[in-house]
Amino acid sequence: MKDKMAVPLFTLLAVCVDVCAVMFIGAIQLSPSFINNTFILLWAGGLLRTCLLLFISFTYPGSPAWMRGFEGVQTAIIHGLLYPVYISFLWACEKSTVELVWGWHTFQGVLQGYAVLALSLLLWKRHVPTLLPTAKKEKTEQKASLQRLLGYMKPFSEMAIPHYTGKMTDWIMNEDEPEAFNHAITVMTLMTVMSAVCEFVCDLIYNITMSRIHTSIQGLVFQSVLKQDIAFFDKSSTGDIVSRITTDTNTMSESLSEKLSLLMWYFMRVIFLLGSMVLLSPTLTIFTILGLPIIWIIPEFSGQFYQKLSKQVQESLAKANDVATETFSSMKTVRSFANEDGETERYRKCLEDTYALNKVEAAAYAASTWTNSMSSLALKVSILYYGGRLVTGSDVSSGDLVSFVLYELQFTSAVEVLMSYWPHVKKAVGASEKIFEYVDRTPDTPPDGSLAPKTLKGHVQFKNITFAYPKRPDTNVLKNVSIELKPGQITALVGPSGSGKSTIVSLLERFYQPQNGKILLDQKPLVEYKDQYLHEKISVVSQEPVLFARSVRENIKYGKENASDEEMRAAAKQANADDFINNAGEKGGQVSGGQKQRIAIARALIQKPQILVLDDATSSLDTESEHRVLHALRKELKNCTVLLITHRLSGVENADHIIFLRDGEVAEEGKREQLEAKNGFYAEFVKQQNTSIHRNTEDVTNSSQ
Ligand SMILES: Nc1ncnc2c1ncn2[C@@H]1O[C@H](COP(=O)(O)OP(=O)(O)OP(=O)(O)O)[C@@H](O)[C@H]1O
Repeated sequence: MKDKMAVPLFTLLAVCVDVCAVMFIGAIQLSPSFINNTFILLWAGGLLRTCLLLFISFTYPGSPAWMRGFEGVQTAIIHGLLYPVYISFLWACEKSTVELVWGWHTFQGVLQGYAVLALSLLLWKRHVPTLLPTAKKEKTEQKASLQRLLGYMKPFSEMAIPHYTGKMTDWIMNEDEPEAFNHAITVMTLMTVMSAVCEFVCDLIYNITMSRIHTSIQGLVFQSVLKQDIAFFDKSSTGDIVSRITTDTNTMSESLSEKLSLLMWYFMRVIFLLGSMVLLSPTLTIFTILGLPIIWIIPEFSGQFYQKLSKQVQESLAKANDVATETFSSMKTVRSFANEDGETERYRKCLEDTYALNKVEAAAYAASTWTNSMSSLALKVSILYYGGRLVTGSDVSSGDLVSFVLYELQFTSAVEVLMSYWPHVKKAVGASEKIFEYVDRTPDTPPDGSLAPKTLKGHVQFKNITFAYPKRPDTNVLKNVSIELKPGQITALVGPSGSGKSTIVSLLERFYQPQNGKILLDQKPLVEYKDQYLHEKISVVSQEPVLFARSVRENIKYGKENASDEEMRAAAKQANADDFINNAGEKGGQVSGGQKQRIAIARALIQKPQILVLDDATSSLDTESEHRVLHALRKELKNCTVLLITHRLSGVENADHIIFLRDGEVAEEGKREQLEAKNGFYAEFVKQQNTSIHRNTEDVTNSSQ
């Protein structure tokens, strides 16, 4: 009920405040006040109404959401400035405005204003969206062009000022046309007010549009990156990806939207200024254009030198940053080697290099600014000299010369700005190419499958799998591997480091596609399963699990936020992690290696997977804890398929079936007793393990004696 009343209450409040503002302005207009210029009051009133509506929209809690967004700002502007713009337009066309000027603050005038506002909003809502081809993206583009269109108004209004300044000069020289002076000064004032209002509106719309474009591009790139295959992440460095999402999108949206819009704005300005200059004096215009290369060529050379230097400064700064980042990220190593002074010295040297370059850069900057101003000064002096001669010869009036010089000042600075923005637009195009490379990249994975059966046994078969990583396509990591993981069994995968154990897990998770062979899950090809379904059914715990800097409980519930506390506790118990989950102070990033592994196992178990992969996930646990975890798993996950990758004998002892992998090939497989009796690779592995245990025990005994 309260919600239902919010909008009518807001409307009532807005109308009351607006009517009060209109009455207030009306009272000032009728009284002999210090402001007796009706036009100024008209615009001040309009601005007051806009500001008040915006104020209520943003501060009143019950205001509709759209009033606090772009549409609301638009509505407030139309509402407040409709009359001032309309009356000023009539006045500029030399139509009668007396009735409107004195009638806008009557009740009839206010009602008329509301009716026009309602009508324009209705038309806008009904017709504008249908003119836009698709939803959001095009909508922002429309706003961007609206902003640009409004932006184009500014040159016209500001450009009138030199013209009227010239008129005033002529009046001052002649002093026989008092009316011309009054007219010129009124027009100048109005133009300035209109220009300021346009600038305000442009800036407001521009900033809103900019942040929208920026956010949507960033979101789009992020989404496109997340869709990529794992091979893509192997090839691209994290720093590179992050820099595309942040720096490149920043450069693109800032440069392309801001600089391109300004470029167009200044281009229009240059065209109109040039037109005005030709109208005043074609001879002086040709003279100015001939002098333009002076202000182009000299700054171009000095600018190139300066740019080269600033690039060197950037590189040197990046080097210093690298030293700092490397030092802080390896703080423990630095401290244990007591090399703080060495690192400080290394950083200081980098900073000294930067400082030396900074000094040269500062000198180059000063020189480049100086040459720029000198060249434009030379052009101005020559124009004045030549113009003075034209005035003496009565070819141009002195007022026209003043107007011309004022136009020329704006013209040259607009040309300079135009030239300086061009490289930014080129840079933006470069940055956007890189971004769109990501957006357009189609992930190198087969299309998502459709299988999602209600029950899954979890029977996995690798049939003659041959696989090489995309990064090293010539090296086969797995060679004709055939293995089977049965439901309800713990299968141990053992073998020397680099033999391809984790690669088997990556293939099971469908991160990569094998070049040869088939992977079947419950007799169906793995690729035919739905991606989300597959990742719900298969849980993998790796040797160095990544935990988030949140509480232990939140880490366990990660990926299954709606799990109850009971489920969370049960999973923690199975993973032997129940003794420290209640310690709320512990954050995921601050627990010991063994605790981390137990939390990760609990996080996998809470998903109730059908296939559980422990990739050396118990390596940091002591033998007793490892045994307890595996025992609990065997008890709880009776029908689950468990793949246990381990380097330790204690882990293998819990397995029903053992596969020994060597150089990407299955060297031996079978039950523990069978493999021991075979006296092959596995027996050798057991022997090595026993020797190392024996050696460790001897070391401990010797050191205690
Ligand atoms: N992303 C990758 N790109 C290219 N080569 C890789 C990639 N990951 C692993 N390799 C290579 O594949 C081979 C097998 O690696 P894998 O990680 O599967 O071995 P592993 O038996 O699990 O080793 P460990 O017991 O040390 O974990 C190694 O030679 C490794 O260098």
